[in-house]
Amino acid sequence: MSEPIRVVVTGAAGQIAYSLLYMIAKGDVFGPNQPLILHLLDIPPMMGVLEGVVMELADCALPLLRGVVPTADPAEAFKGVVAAFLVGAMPRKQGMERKDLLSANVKIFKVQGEALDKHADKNVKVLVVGNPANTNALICSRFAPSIPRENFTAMTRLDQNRAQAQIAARVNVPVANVNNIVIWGNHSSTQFPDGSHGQVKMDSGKTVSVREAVGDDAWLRSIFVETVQKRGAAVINARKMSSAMSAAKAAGDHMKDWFHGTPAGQFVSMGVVSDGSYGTPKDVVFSFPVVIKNKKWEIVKNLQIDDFGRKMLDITGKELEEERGEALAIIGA
Ligand SMILES: NC(=O)C1=CN([C@@H]2O[C@H](COP(=O)(O)OP(=O)(O)OC[C@H]3O[C@@H](n4cnc5c(N)ncnc54)[C@H](O)[C@@H]3O)[C@@H](O)[C@H]2O)C=CC1
Ligand SMILES: O=C([O-])CC(=O)C(=O)O
Repeated sequence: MSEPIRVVVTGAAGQIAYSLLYMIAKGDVFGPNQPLILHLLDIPPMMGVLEGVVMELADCALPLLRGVVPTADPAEAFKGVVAAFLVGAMPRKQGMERKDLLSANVKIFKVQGEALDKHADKNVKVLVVGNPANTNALICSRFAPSIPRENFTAMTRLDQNRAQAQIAARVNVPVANVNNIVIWGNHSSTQFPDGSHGQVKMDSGKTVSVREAVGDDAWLRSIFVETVQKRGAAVINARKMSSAMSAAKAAGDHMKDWFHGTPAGQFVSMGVVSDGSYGTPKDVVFSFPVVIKNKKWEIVKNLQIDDFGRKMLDITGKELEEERGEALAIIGA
């Protein structure tokens, strides 16, 4: 067994963390042979609740969990961590867009970028979940100049998982039979869930394109896209609270693939600092299809983008540029 690694989860007393901590601590993310020490950051008024979470983690009697550090101090929370799940932020309520959270949340990511810069391992892999995730990740990276920009990512894996589930239900196959669905752009209602590069393994054992399996391009461009774009809002309308179990699962999937790599021939979607690929704006955190090897992601190149796709990529890219401007104004940068 290897030495324990240090992993931080922020917003550790909140609802996503309540599912995520168990997944991480039982080995679902870093593997069954990787012991870990969990650093749990929340704000001072939540320390009582966090104490309860710490008690429950102990009561789970998880063999891989070698220590827990509950704290309200970012310096202590980020000390020596090799993986950071930045979940702690205000969630939206019914009727809000995620970008309405910018003014409440973006300052958190400035402070945490600074703390990561000073205290984290220089190879730390950062996943921003707190909304608006893409722009928060961009701001976080800007305030952590000693950590490579490619180490800052935003979560669009929940959108990818939702998209796979919609297609699997439509074609009537298990969800694991659907691959290579792309989420382009922002984790917002302008995102472009794109089935046109995907594959489905049919019950016959034959693998066909998503377009062939679905057999209805109009559905793929309308109902499918809108369902995924608005799924977060649909969950809030039903639960009166935002997605938590599925968000935790997606965060685990994202980090697991980052640490262990993507299977041959498959790609996943991650928000990463754009290099302008596919004619997208540079220097925004844009979700692209990526392949991962040796803990390094690379944008999948040369996928065909048709006129419909071009329009969708431009809309979501423009929104990210606007959010960047707003965020920089809020933090006075
Ligand atoms: N990217 C994605 O796909 C998704 C993102 N989200 C976002 O994740 C965030 C968290 O959601 P929930 O866990 O449901 O919210 P929650 O309100 O249950 O928990 C958030 C926790 O963060 C803590 N917190 C606030 N400021 C903090 C700070 N400066 N440092 C550390 N902790 C801090 C709060 O005290 C609270 O315990 C929200 O912004 C939500 O919109 C939610 C679902 C999916
Ligand atoms: O919709 C929200 O506000 C929470 C979230 O990001 C999601 O469920 O995708």
